[in-house]
Amino acid sequence: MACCYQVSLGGGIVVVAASSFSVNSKLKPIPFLKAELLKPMASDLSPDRSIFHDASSSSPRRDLVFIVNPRGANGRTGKEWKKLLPYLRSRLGKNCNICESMTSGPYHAIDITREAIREGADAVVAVGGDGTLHEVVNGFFWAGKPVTNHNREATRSTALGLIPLGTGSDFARTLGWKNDPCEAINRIAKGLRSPVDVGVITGESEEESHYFINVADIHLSAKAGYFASRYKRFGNLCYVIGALQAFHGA
Ligand SMILES: Nc1ncnc2c1ncn2[C@@H]1O[C@H](COP(=O)(O)OP(=O)(O)OP(=O)(O)O)[C@@H](O)[C@H]1O
Repeated sequence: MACCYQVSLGGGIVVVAASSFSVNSKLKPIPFLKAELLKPMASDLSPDRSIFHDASSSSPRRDLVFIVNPRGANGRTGKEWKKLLPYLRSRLGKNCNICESMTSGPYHAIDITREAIREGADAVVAVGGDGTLHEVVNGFFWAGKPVTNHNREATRSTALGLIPLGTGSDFARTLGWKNDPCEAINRIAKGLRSPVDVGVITGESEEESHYFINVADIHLSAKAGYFASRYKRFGNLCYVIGALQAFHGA
């Protein structure tokens, strides 16, 4: 009998149809669904490599693409972003071309990210919560492979950045970052790169792959995230309400 399972991918929700399904703590292969860890999103992401060149050198300016979800955190992301822009320009504008791109709805961040990488952006920075970060991470891949720059002579890959301005911003917390956008800009200004693992849940075809950088949940926890998305207006409390609703309906 075919059943539907809810799988939460670092903030987003997808529904996966499966004929049978079992779960174990090691996420071992299960029919239609498996998770595995990839190595860094790009092979040259080594620690302590600057994404910017020295301002005093004659190197070209770097291109940074900021993907902003204006509706994140119940609209707070868009408002905060506007206030943040002068600081961002003052910290980064000397060395970088700053490109701002607002998302128009769910999944738009995936397309913008792919385009930015193909055009050779030095970094794509997610501005919003875990859902926006999740979409940007998925934009780094297409049909099961990393998206690459059109310019085959390019020596550096695109880096991923984050300005956490969402409701939960769980990934930033996991890394021990404060939910402070100015601090995030200062981190970006330093321009250091670190490798990061990315997990993938594969479907029957490469197109069905879903990538996650933070956490992948199934069943109760995934349902809690799903219900929480209905109560974002209550801030972090939405996760408590979502968990109670999931538990009640489990
Ligand atoms: N313009 C838009 N209008 C409505 N929804 C959007 C728009 N742009 C993006 N989204 C969707 O909003 C979802 C939630 O956004 P985001 O994660 O940035 O904020 P959040 O849910 O408040 O934060 P968190 O996930 O950290 O709790 C994203 O998964 C995305 O699909």
